[in-house]
Amino acid sequence: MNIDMTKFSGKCSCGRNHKLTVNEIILEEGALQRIPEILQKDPYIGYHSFAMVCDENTYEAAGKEVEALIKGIQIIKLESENLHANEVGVNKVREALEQMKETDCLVAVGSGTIHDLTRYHAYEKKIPFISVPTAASVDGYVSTVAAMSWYGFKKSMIAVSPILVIADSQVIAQAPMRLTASGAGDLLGKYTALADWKITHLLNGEYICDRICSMEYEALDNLKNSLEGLKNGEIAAYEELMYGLLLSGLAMQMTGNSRPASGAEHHMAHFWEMAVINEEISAYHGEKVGVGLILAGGIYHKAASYLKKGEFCIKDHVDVETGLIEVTFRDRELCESIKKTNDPNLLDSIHPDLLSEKTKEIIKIIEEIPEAEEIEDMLRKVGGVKSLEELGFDPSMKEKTARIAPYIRDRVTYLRILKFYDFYDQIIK
Ligand SMILES: NC(=O)C1=CN([C@@H]2O[C@H](COP(=O)(O)OP(=O)(O)OC[C@H]3O[C@@H](n4cnc5c(N)ncnc54)[C@H](OP(=O)(O)O)[C@@H]3O)[C@@H](O)[C@H]2O)C=CC1
Ligand SMILES: O=C(CO)COP(=O)(O)O
Repeated sequence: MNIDMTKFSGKCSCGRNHKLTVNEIILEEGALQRIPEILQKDPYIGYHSFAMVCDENTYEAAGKEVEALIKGIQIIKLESENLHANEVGVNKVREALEQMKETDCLVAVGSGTIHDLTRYHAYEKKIPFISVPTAASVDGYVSTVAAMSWYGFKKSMIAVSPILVIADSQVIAQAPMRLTASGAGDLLGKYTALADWKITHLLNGEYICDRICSMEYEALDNLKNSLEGLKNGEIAAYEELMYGLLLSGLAMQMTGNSRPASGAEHHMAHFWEMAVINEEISAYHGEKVGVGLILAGGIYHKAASYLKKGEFCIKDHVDVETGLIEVTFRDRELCESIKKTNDPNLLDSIHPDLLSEKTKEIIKIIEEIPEAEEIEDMLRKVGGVKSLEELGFDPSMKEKTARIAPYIRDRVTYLRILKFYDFYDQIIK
């Protein structure tokens, strides 16, 4: 399927003129074979010196074929072991680029890490890149930001989207099931991300776009209907999941940031990824997001039950947990970065009276998030990860995560707002 990009750009009822930086997305069986024909078209015909960034596994999955299809392409094949989107990975690609002939277009062949490393260098070198995803594992393929672990701090860095995506559903359907389940977790995470966006909009008027929200809810419905097909290896189901993940990336382009794709569940996932947590875990991004969704969604539903009974008081003011940040992030520089992210206190934009006034609307938004058992059932269908224990953490990590994760980004989420209520300490345990 050729995704019709005109559906996502242009004037919108939200008041913005949405602009996309990706020209074209091809998602179909055998898409790789179309590479030579596509590269003969404008604007791709203008590029003459391609360099592929891949690793050992993704070279086998698709890189080999891409190498045969793009004459003269130079190859940067990274070692798979311990490869991360961090300062070490960035330097490895930089060193390889310095040793090769000047390139005017990069080609990312791989999953999330390879794409973030490639987009980082495309941005730095001011050259475009083409995306060849090898697994439906993340929604970051057409993202404009690189999600990097930079000296231990998980942060979003400005980068670029690919100009073209060539997603071969045959390659994607053959990726390990664990990667597919991880992609399902990343997409399901949009339930809490959207709830956070809608609640914040309600309380402080932050920009929101109904069209983007509807696009994401549609992708979630389609994913629910595709879970059985994913389990059975049906190509159509893989195309549906990949389409949803790409759509989420387009939503980020339309908004200009990751607001529609990343809320409390992602903040939890990022928190667990930070080096300072001390407990080494080796889960994929979407696995962590799926567990983040189960925890954050569960906490939101507990809050809704207090709200429904009217059993709550709202505080006049809420401070950032600076003491807790200091205890958790003992590395001074990291601690300072996180404190800087929270200055000024974003909760100053939330007026306690309005929080009380909007109770009914908040309950309605929370009810759009499936209950934890339903999410677990969905993840179970694709063999996904569902709990802190499966990630390799002790259950006590839940409370620590709920208290600190909301502060690792400068974004208001309902998990952060919850501190206004007197029932906060009971529901995060
Ligand atoms: N920029 C953005 O907006 C976003 C970025 N991200 C980032 O993406 C990263 C996670 O990416 P994710 O895709 O989960 O995982 P990774 O890219 O880190 O790793 C995936 C693993 O699967 C292997 N692999 C990929 N495709 C195939 C295939 N077809 N067959 C066999 N093996 C395969 C890779 O091989 P190998 O070991 O050789 O690499 C790698 O081991 C994180 O850093 C996350 O922060 C996530 C979401 C959004
Ligand atoms: O992972 C992402 C979307 O899936 C990007 O999120 P952040 O902007 O929180 O890094």
